[in-house]
Amino acid sequence: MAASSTAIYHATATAPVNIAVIKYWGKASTKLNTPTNSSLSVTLSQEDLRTITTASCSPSFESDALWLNGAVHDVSNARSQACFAELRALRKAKEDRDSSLPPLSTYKLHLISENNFPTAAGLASSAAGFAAFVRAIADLYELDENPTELSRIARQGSGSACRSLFGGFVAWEKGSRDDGYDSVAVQVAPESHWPTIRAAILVISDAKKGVSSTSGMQATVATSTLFPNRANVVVPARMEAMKKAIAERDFETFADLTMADSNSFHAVCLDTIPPIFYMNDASRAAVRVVEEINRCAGKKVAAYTFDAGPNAVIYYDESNQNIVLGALKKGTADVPGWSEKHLDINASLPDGFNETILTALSGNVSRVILTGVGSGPLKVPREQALIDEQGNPRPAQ
Ligand SMILES: Nc1ncnc2c1ncn2[C@@H]1O[C@H](COP(=O)(O)OP(=O)(O)OP(=O)(O)O)[C@@H](O)[C@H]1O
Ligand SMILES: C[C@@](O)(CCOP(=O)(O)OP(=O)(O)O)CC(=O)O
Repeated sequence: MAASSTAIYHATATAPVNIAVIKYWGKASTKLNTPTNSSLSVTLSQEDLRTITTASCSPSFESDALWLNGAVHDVSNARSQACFAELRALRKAKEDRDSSLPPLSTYKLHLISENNFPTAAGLASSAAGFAAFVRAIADLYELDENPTELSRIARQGSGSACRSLFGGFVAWEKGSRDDGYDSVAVQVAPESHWPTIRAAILVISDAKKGVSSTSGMQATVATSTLFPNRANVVVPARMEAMKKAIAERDFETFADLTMADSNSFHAVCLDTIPPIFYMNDASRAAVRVVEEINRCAGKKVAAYTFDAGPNAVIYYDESNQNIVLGALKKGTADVPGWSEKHLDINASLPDGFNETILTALSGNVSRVILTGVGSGPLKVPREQALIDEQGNPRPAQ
């Protein structure tokens, strides 16, 4: 049956942010967007950070288009085009197998997307963004591919996006095939395996960063003499050790590896010519605060990690919430993010804490986001779609 020329098909999905504890930094192939090393991340709860995307298609749409946070966003770039092409090919194969299906693969796509956090501020917006992009179109097309198969597509949008197709603890295995086919994400453990992992994000700057991840990592691969050792020796060993720490819910080892890998990543950035600085004085103050919390606790109860920007992500286990959040609240009590949920956290420093360390942090944090490990992408009911009956964007409810 021919579809009416005004028929609008749509599906809506949300996708989470992930923050790596073993970092992806370096491309083996810029064309395929495959990495020089495997990486591993924690998926964060969508109650606090998420992208929501409605994918729609219709015979009446004239071109592919994306509205991001209410503004038209370019989709002519190779990354978005690669995702569109691969998803359409899968839908086309499905239509070829079943001629009763409407020919959605021939229609233009309209995507409407909203991030509930700053875009391009080192808060992994491209990860949640491309994961939601792929998941929503896969749902619209009723594709049967599993999240690992979809991660191969999301990877081409943005490398870290492949890990946002799953909840919990997720590895992106770099793969060995020349065509990138085995460079995909796999779940190392679901969120239910270690649900007490929490993350405190200190937003130090929500400005767009100076050097994009894409160009920064290419400069590192091209010029850093430290980099080959990181990619070929250090990270492969850390990947194994990190998987074991997660399997055993061994927070101290998880923390040691997380902090060491963040420092190694920022070290190769500094070793890049010209050097790339993502961390700033306030980031370094956050490192010192975490080190001081751990010293006072007599063990590793908190772990910092920094992506391609100054914001600190501090992982901790809920069992140590009072000592970790007590110190962080003492340093940032006046900033947004501490809600009624955290009234029971007493803003206090552990015994022996060197209070002068907090002064460099206070005043430099604009917002605190308190979250934890969470689920992978979720389907959103049709009535909450970000389009109206005519296919025009409308704000999230
Ligand atoms: N909801 C979305 N849908 C589609 N694309 C998105 C979405 N959100 C972000 N993006 C894409 O990701 C880009 C931002 O990615 P970029 O890598 O610069 O920053 P980031 O992801 O916040 O930081 P990083 O990945 O280094 O942690 C945006 O300009 C846009 O092209
Ligand atoms: C520092 C990182 O956050 C780098 C993320 O890089 P992107 O995934 O944004 O890079 P592209 O593949 O070029 O889009 C580390 C990580 O998430 O593993």
